[in-house]
Amino acid sequence: MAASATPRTGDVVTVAFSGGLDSTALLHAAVRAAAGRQRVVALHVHHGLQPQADDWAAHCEQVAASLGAGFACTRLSGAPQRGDSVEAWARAGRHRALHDMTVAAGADLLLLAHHRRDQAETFLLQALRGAGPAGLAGMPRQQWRDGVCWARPWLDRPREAIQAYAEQQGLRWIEDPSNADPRFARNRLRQTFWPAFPGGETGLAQAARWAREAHELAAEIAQVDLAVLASPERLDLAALSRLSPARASNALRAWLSTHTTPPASLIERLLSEWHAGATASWPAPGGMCHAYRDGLHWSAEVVATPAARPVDLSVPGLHRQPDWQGAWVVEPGAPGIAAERLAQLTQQGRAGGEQFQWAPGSVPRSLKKACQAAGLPPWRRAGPLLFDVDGRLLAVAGLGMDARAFARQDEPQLSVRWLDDSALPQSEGEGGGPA
Ligand SMILES: Nc1ncnc2c1ncn2[C@@H]1O[C@H](COP(=O)(O)OP(=O)(O)OP(=O)(O)O)[C@@H](O)[C@H]1O
Repeated sequence: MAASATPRTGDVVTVAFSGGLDSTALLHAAVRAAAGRQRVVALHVHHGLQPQADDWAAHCEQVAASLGAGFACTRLSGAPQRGDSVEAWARAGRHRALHDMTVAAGADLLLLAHHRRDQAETFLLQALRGAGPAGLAGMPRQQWRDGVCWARPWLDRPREAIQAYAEQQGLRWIEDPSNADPRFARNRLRQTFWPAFPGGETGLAQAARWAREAHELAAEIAQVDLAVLASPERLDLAALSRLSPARASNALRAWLSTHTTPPASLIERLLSEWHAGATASWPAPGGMCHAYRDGLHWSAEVVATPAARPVDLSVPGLHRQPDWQGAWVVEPGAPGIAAERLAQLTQQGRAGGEQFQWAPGSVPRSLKKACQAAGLPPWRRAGPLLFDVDGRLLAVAGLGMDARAFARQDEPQLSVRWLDDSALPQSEGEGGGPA
């Protein structure tokens, strides 16, 4: 059997190598397929959880050398916190280590030895947790994460074929005793399900493929709907409520997923509790959802109002303010503020009693009234505010510049506006496939 995924770029391919049957066979097949044209590096993660782990790392290094592959190993530091799942801790650490070792090896392709039965088990475990199509879709065949392509070339291969290959090639592998430990759900499944349904793998893997297709289709429909109904800051709830229930929950889930991992109960509550004109809030992991003027908004959890601090906005560009989860955008243009006034600013939260003036010639009014008039929702009224060295208000996040701060027309000037993080370009995100 040959590895069916070939590297996209680069001269180095890495293989996630536990030393077990499957990854030993994959390492062997990858070295064969590379045929000296590419360097193959075996990557081992030492979880530090079992007494045999040192021996396994030594075994892996020796096997890699005997196959003509390079070898790298990372020992995970720390330990799971009390109450944390050992599996989840090991998995997260393994992912980080495999990513970092792949990058350090100069590769962008990482091969994992998951096969059809692993996929079938993932499907069943997800179903037992009540997962929707995204979870039931199981592991993707390949997925880019932070510049590394995680590929599973044997995801459609039956386990028996891999075992036959390993035996035929006379390979040696490790049997991990924890694979028999019934405290882990996957092991219990292996011990009870496969003896009862020995041919079940094919159907379950096929069901996972259907789920993937359904998931991808739902994501496409959500994109089409959100292009009409939403911006990163606001989802039109009135228009959402006119969609069919399934389509509305699909679009809502997709919009919320850009801010949080929405539990099914949140989607249900939002759709059933909201009615036209309602102002309401719903707690969610990491923040709050707010219905305001028939739009849904997200606010990330703010532990406390950030402390006042000096900022310099005299140079055009994007000035990120992580403590306020947003950024000032400074651009040449009128109306604006004289650049030298922007060099020594104090950024702080609303203290109460501030006055804001919309336009030259209009009357300054309380910040609260100005926010109401601008339709700035209550949870976005905390700030930040910018004051000059003389303590005069220059700009307010969400409202813009105070007209009293405008420079004369013939003066060089910079315009200042605020953007929340949700409206800023995102850096490349992590995908979700389990490994
Ligand atoms: N400690 C590890 N170091 C490096 N890669 C690992 C490690 N554990 C798992 N992997 C990768 O993830 C895949 C799936 O992990 P899983 O725990 O199902 O496999 P395993 O039983 O440890 O070993 P194998 O799949 O090689 O028989 C492995 O085939 C391997 O590619």
